[in-house]
Amino acid sequence: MSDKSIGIFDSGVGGTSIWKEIHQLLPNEHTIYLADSINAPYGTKGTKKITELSVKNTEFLLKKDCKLIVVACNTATTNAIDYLRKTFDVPFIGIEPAIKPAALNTKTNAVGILATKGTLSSALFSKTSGRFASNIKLIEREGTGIVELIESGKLRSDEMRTLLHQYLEPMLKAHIDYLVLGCTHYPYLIPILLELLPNHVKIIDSGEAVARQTKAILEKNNLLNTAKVNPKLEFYTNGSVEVMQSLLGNSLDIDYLKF
Ligand SMILES: N[C@H](CCC(=O)O)C(=O)O
Repeated sequence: MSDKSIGIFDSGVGGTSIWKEIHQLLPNEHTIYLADSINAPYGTKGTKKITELSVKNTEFLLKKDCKLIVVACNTATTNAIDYLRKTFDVPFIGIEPAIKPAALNTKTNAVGILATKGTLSSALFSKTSGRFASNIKLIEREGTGIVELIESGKLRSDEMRTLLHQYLEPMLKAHIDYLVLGCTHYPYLIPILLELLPNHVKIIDSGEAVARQTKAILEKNNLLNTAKVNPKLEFYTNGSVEVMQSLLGNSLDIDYLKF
């Protein structure tokens, strides 16, 4: 049993989509979320820079005595998680695009994946796609510009619809029946994607799986918080508090903090 916090970080506000899944599954846990929005997007940076920023984020959360770190960012996971695991003595949970379930279930043998350049060009991504998707057509598109629009509060904008339309077009031409969201900012696009995609295309993201894995690793290490307390929910950002608030809503008792 441990009443220390779960630490969660992302390049910005996107990882709050993962935080929601974790909080829903583990409502007793104290959490500290770190949005490094000033350095977003990570997806256009190289592995060295992404690793450097991930180390800085981890150090921030460890100074706050977190018991486990969730890397709520596909780009940071695919580029830096091996280094983090080797460097810090704390359990890490990462997130990767959910290619496996899409590849196993596709009927058209064509799966679309929308992710950042940093994720799609990573060694971990090519290993995973080689392993699970070698027999299917994988239509990869970099979601250039999407993270920037979300970070600047333009989630529901004409610019966003234009970008998404452009990225989905080649996927629809290839008759995909699954779209894998390979960036934690993208679950916030689901209402718009549902309007743009035909009904038979299913959208998959990895949020729930990450929450389940977080629970399993806490259990395994005897770190679950079994006390029935009101959890402390702290959200640190070096970007806009308003944008973060707009994604999380007002119903939760959240402390928003600048760093
Ligand atoms: N939310 C991130 C990072 C996007 C970015 O900063 O480019 C991800 O899952 O990849």
